[in-house]
Amino acid sequence: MKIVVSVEDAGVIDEAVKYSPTFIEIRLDRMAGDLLDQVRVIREKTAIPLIATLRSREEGGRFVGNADLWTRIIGPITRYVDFVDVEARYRDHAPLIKSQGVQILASLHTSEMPTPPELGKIESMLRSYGDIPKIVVKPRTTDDLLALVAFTHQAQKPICTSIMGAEFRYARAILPLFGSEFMFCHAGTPTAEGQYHIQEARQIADLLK
Ligand SMILES: O=C1C[C@@](O)(C(=O)O)C[C@@H](O)[C@@H]1O
Repeated sequence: MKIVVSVEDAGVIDEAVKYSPTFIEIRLDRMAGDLLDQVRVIREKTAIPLIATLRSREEGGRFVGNADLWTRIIGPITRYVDFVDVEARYRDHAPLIKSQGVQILASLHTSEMPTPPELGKIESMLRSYGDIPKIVVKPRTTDDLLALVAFTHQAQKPICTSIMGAEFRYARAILPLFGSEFMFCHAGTPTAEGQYHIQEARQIADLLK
């Protein structure tokens, strides 16, 4: 099980790396000050692969600029990271990011629960510009969750699926067992409702090996 620890503060890196995350996601939209400098500090602290995420407000984050501002912020950061999370609204900038040797985590976050055919269309759209599609949805019933697990199991790999909200937070540990590439967690401050702390995530991953 690949663990992604999502951080908004370079100060938690030393604690986070104790639990051997596979990736560290830097949530640029939840940080203040000189973003490039903070990414550089994190890069100097660890060799663990980094994901840069500048999450739009429309998809649950705090970034409110347009695509041009998004790419002006992300551009200088690509040299320090291994992946960039690119929402469909920013997809036009994906080729330039890839040309800089960075992989694309093509993401979509919705507070709805798409049907299986809709999930397939979303997956195809994300794969059209990204290396790994990431689909985050909000199941409302156990049947919704079972449909997401089945979709994940049957989908082309790699793929990342996850859920929003606390009601089905246990799905964060289950979806990777059926093929989801990552389990997102936090290192003290959740960047999304329902995340487990990385210490818990490591325990879960080790117990479910
Ligand atoms: O897309 C995701 C998943 C996530 O929203 C979660 O639910 O853990 C956390 C985000 O930081 C990350 O970019």
